[in-house]
Amino acid sequence: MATLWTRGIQVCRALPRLCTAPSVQRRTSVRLMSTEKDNLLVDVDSKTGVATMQMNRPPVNSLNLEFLTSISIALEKLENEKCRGLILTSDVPKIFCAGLDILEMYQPDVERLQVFWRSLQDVWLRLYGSKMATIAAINGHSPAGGCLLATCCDYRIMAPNYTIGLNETQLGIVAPFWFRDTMCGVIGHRETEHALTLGIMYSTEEALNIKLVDKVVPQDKVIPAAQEKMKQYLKIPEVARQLSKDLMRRETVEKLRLRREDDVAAFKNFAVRESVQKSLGMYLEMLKKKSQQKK
Ligand SMILES: CCCCCCCCC/C=C/C(=O)SCCNC(=O)CCNC(=O)[C@H](O)C(C)(C)COP(=O)(O)OP(=O)(O)OC[C@H]1O[C@@H](n2cnc3c(N)ncnc32)[C@H](O)[C@@H]1OP(=O)(O)O
Repeated sequence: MATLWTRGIQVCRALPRLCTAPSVQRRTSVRLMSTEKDNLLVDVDSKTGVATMQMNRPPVNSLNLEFLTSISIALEKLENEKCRGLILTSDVPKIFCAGLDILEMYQPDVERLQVFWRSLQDVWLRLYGSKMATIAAINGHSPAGGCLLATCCDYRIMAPNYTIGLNETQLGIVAPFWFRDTMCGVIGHRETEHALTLGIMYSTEEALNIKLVDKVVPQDKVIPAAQEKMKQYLKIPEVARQLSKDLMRRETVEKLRLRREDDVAAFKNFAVRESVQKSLGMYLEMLKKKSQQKK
């Protein structure tokens, strides 16, 4: 695994804007850096080839352009090095991922907005289409884009007393077709229609009932349970497992691959609408008030 990280650093050097600080190396792990701070910690178990990716962008792991790019680069490296499994989790207490950084969509720079959307597409294509066995260890709230990351994985384990769902309509925005397809693949057409139109955030227990998550375990058992489940995936002959996953997902992946630029244009045109900007502004205001009341 050592070469993985040497190459990783080279990738970072090729992108100085994204990776300005030197990476910290340990025998079996690496910390990837972004412009802001250490926001992604990837540990690879050199015996099993299983990577654990911890998101660490406080306060809520919201996905801005730089963070998405870090995730995308990390996924590419893990794939290139033929890692066999990935456990995706959070290092931020009580939050798995708050979804897209709303500030990227509110009063946006239109050029950056499009790059931002492409970077989200990249993450989705890499994670949903990954050859690795992927398990989401959902140790906190997981709205919208956070739910998308979790549903891209092959299996989901969640701690109690959190929420998960595609709540986009509550912000006055709409989940694009590939969010829908991902959700449909997990909970089916009817439940997805219900979830999307109402923007439902499910409690952990409700999510288990509709099979949005596969298993619920206490907070401190989420990662051990993911490691245990991973063993089951790794026992299956690699090519058979990968081809079966590909059989289930290829058409969905291809749909976005073929329509990427149309999807970017649709997103941009939607996001800059006055009514959408107004809704996002009001939602941000509501979040700010809620956060101030806590302080
Ligand atoms: C045709 C095609 C069309 C395409 C059309 C477009 C499709 C777009 C698809 C969109 C996908 C998305 O993911 S949209 C994103 C949806 N995400 C959400 O709705 C999550 C909103 N956040 C929350 O519910 C909560 O913050 C939650 C995650 C549960 C954590 O609650 P807490 O009480 O622990 O923390 P809070 O006090 O609320 O938040 C802490 C701070 O983080 C900020 N914050 C929270 N979530 C944030 C976020 N997503 N982006 C930015 N900032 C966020 C708050 O404002 C606070 O900032 P300060 O006041 O400065 O402290």
